[in-house]
Amino acid sequence: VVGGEVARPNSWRWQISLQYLSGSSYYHTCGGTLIRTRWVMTAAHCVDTQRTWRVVLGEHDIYTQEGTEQYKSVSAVHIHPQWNSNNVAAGYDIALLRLSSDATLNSYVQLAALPPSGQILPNNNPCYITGWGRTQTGGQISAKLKQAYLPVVDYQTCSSSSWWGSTVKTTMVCAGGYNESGCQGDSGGPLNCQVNGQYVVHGVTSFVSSLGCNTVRKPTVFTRVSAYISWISGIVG
Ligand SMILES: CC(C)[C@H](NC(=O)C(F)(F)F)C(=O)N[C@@H](C)C(=O)Nc1ccc(C(F)(F)F)cc1
Repeated sequence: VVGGEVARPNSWRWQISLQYLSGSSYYHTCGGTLIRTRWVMTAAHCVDTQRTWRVVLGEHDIYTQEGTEQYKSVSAVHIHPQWNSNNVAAGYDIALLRLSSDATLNSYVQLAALPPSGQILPNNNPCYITGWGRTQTGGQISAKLKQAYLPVVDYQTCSSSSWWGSTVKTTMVCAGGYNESGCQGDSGGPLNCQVNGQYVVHGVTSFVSSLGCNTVRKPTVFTRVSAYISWISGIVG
């Protein structure tokens, strides 16, 4: 996350850290969202390589044990059938991870609310991106979970020629501040949007400009969760 601030610990209780095993250590690679006690939603681009994954729930500082963490291995990876790793612009950048055991819900770990199928948020709807991704273009990932205010940029604006043009599809959500954005390592994490006073996860962090994370008129682009509710329900029940 470029800009924004360190989140109050465990204030985004459905945020998870997706980590892969390398040698004898696990490394943060993506974010994700706990949507059932046994299921995590993330980006397809995070899991389209064969690795040993683990999901960390109740995480704040990825480099220290704070006693609030739950560590879960992944028993199955369901990548959207139409995902094409050579074409992030086509969309379908969404995947579901089945955990090897149920998460324990508590004051540090909770389920996210998902939107109703087809719901489109208005321009400037208040949202926050959260994640441990790079804090500057080309910089380091963040030790502590960060958040940044990222209001919705509607499709009409986001798909206009000086913005993302035809790269952005109606199955995506754009959200951007002036100097705030997602960045590498935030992939797969939630776009948390306020709807009737409640936070609802409307996006899965998908891509930013290859010119830089917080490039002007290239807001962060998310998979629009409300476009995939029937696919999600078909898998998680
Ligand atoms: C695509 C992800 C692996 C990567 N995602 C992120 O960094 C994320 F955190 F925003 F999710 C990304 O955007 N990386 C930049 C460097 C990138 O490659 N952007 C990119 C954007 C659009 C397109 C296009 F236009 F082809 F679709 C291609 C690449």
